[in-house]
Amino acid sequence: MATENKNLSEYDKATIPNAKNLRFGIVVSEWNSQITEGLYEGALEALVDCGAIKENIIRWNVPGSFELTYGSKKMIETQQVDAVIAIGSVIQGETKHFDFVCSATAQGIKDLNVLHDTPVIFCVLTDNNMQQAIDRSGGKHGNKGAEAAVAAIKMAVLGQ
Ligand SMILES: Nc1c(NC[C@H](O)[C@H](O)[C@H](O)CO)[nH]c(=O)[nH]c1=O
Ligand SMILES: CC(=O)[C@@H](O)COP(=O)(O)O
Repeated sequence: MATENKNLSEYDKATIPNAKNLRFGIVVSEWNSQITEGLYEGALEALVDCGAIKENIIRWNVPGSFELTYGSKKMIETQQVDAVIAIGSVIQGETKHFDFVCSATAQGIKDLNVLHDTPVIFCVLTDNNMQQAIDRSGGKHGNKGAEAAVAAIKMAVLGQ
C-alpha cells in the first residue's frame, strides 16, 4: 500500500500502550531541516499524545542522514532510552549520491536493531522532490514522525 492510500498521522490509541514510563531518544538530521523539523514535531506530538513525558524525550541533532546511525548508536550507549527515532529527509539531486545516502542510512539503522537491544525506528523520508517530502512531514499524506512515534512505543514495549 502506497503512502497516498494511508494517512501517516492516523493511529488508534486503543491499540497503543501508554508511554508514560518510557524514555525516548530522537536523533534529527539537519539536512532539509524544514522537513526534519516537521517530522520531529509530528513525532513529539504523537509521543506526548500517547502518554510520554517530555522530560523523558532526549533530542540530539546530526549533520545529515548518513550520521543518523552513529548518533543513534551513541544515544543507545549513553542515554538508557527504551527506543530511538532516527529522523532524516533525503531528496534526490542530480547524482547517484541519493542512492548511497539512502542505502547506507537504511542499512546502518537496520544494523543497530540487530547489534543492540534498543529499537531504532527508521523515520527517514527518501523523496524524489521537495513536494513529496512536504506532503509526508505534515502535509496531505500526514506526518511520518507520528507513524514513527507509534512504532517506537510499540517496539519499546515489545522489547521489555
Ligand atoms: N543530500 C542529502 C544529505 N547528504 C549529506 C549526508 O547525509 C552526509 O551528512 C554527508 O555525506 C557527510 O557524511 N543528507 C540528507 O540527510 N539529505 C540529503 O538530501
Ligand atoms: C541526497 C543527496 O546527497 C543529494 O541531495 C545531493 O545532491 P546532488 O546529487 O545534486 O549532489
